[in-house]
Amino acid sequence: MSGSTQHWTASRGRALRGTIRVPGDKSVSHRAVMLGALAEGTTRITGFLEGEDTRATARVFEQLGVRIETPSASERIVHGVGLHGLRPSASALDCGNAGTGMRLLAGVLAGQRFDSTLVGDASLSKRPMRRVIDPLSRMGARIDATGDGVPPLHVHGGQPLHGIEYTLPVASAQVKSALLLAGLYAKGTTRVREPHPTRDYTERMLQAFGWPIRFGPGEAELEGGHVLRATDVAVPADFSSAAFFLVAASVIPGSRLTLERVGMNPRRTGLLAALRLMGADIREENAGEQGGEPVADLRVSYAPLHGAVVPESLVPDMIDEFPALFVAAACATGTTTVSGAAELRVKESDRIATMAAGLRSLGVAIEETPDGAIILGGPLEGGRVDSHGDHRIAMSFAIAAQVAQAPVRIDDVANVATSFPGFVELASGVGFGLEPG
Ligand SMILES: O=C(O)C1=C[C@@H](OP(=O)(O)O)[C@@H](O)[C@H](O)C1
Ligand SMILES: C=C(OP(=O)(O)O)C(=O)O
Repeated sequence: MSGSTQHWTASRGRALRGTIRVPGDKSVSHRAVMLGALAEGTTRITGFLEGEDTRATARVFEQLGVRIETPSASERIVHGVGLHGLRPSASALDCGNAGTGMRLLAGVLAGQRFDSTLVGDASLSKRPMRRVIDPLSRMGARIDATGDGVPPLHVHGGQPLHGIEYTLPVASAQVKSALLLAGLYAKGTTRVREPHPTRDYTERMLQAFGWPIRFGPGEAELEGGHVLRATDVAVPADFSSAAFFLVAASVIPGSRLTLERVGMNPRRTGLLAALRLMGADIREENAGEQGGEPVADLRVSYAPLHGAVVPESLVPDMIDEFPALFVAAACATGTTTVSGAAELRVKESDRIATMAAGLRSLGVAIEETPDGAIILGGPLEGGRVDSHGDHRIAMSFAIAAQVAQAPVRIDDVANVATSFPGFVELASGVGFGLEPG
């Protein structure tokens, strides 16, 4: 799916205006399919993200014997098979580009009676898996990876699991979730602690599916041996997709944009706090709830930004938003400092290096550090940047191009479909200058 041949030409458009709804939340969509598949009964998912990542997860469960219907776009009916009803797949399970898919599946598959092999695309095949293999092994799982601890993963079935107490060395909702999902199959209590609280969708959704679980910021614990009961899931709009428009409207003079019904889980909205520190004008309206998650309409208006020191405490709450934040920093007056974000180096690309290279080629002064960057805002030139197949990098440079002095060619953009299908159309519709090819 990594289409190095695909590129965009992005250039100054007009002030962004309008009201839009971005696609469904990726984290919630992955988990809704997983828990729906393992539940007793039928789960209806609405607002499902029609992205390559989440479709890959649905396909994997179909390979494992789960019937999933698509009555309409963004809707899925998952016919749950119960905790012990999955069937072995003769072929490898392809998670595509999705770290979330693979790491959470490792937890689910560790509890099965049969063996499975998890594979991914070129980018996923470079991402670290020891972070799930090590703690799952302590629970009794047997998982083989390549020598470097990267995919493919061979997950051995028939291994009795037992609960453990585990403190994560890095803040990762994926690792936490893998352990909790394995914990469904484990004897005794699985208790996970985090160095900084991360998104708690797995915990919230397990509770919604009727599994007894105790959790609070930075900790979660559950016992094996219960039952998941199907429940409908209404997926809110993805804050991480909304983020591109929050930054774009903040930096393009004259913009005024409303993003409807955006998921506002506090473990996701760190970018709001960071942008406000930089002087952004973003208002929350019509606060409500959807599928057990807080949602709000976000009204963002252009405002001149100034540099800031991004507090390290915000990092886990905006982990996927740094590429967009780097663009905001490049458009701001003065210096922005990011630290405590070494995890960015093991995402779909090394996001610190990829953003630094791209911004430099647009004339921005940026200094990389091991765990962040120091970015000096200033005028952006046109040029050519390489996304390295990373969806969030591609979309971030589409924003940068809106304020650049000449067009920007953005290479290797096909993976935008992993998290944000329809981005080009939606962005062009509100004023972006953005064209495929
Ligand atoms: O649990 C999840 O759904 C996710 C957790 C984060 O990854 P880490 O757990 O590696 O920080 C995030 O980057 C990813 O996009 C989605
Ligand atoms: C890091 C991301 O996703 P994943 O880890 O699921 O590939 C992301 O979407 O930015």
